[in-house]
Amino acid sequence: MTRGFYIGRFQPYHNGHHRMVDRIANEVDELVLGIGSAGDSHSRHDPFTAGERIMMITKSLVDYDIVTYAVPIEDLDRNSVWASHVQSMSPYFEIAYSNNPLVIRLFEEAGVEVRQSPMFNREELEGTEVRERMIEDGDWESLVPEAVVNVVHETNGIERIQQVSETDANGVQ
Ligand SMILES: Nc1ncnc2c1ncn2[C@@H]1O[C@H](COP(=O)(O)OP(=O)(O)OP(=O)(O)O)[C@@H](O)[C@H]1O
Ligand SMILES: NC(=O)c1ccc[n+]([C@@H]2O[C@H](COP(=O)(O)O)[C@@H](O)[C@H]2O)c1
Repeated sequence: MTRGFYIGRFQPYHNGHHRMVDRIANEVDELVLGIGSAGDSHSRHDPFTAGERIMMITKSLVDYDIVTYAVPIEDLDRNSVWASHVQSMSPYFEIAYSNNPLVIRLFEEAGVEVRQSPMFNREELEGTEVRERMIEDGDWESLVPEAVVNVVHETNGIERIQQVSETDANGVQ
């Protein structure tokens, strides 16, 4: 039995993440999705709460054969102990999956095996691009699983990201 761990901010969970999960699912029996920066929400960079991101991931992965868990992970001021913070919050895992250089470094220093994946269609499949399209009323729906479209609508996510991205009367965001 092998359990993997894949961390991201998932703001929102998009088709690039989904393709990465697809790939990981061939290599492990169970997968923990770490919801990074779990305490952040209601901003242009991090619009969705940890709970909303749990809904996006759980509903997108409902038909998967492998067992998945979504675990919120809050940020720490101290990178040197972050890997053990993650391990203290997650079911035990043997392999960490990430393409983020800092995450890779911190897990490797903690003695955890790390695997990377290719970036899929990165011109479009990037959280920043999805959020910009949400703000500008563009086509963001084609970049995320259908379950994510439903969660964003259910939680009035478009109205929220557009409102928190406005500048105030003094031009401050
Ligand atoms: N299109 C993609 N293909 C493969 N991996 C991806 C893709 N997009 C993101 N990832 C990886 O998924 C993990 C989590 O990414 P993250 O949640 O930061 O998404 P992002 O698209 O990079 O978002 P943002 O633009 O908000 O920083 C990282 O390891 C990242 O490299
Ligand atoms: N010291 C810390 O709290 C620390 C260190 C490395 C990564 N992280 C988090 O892990 C996640 C990594 O995900 P991304 O690859 O999506 O950036 C982010 O939420 C990031 O804040 C936190």
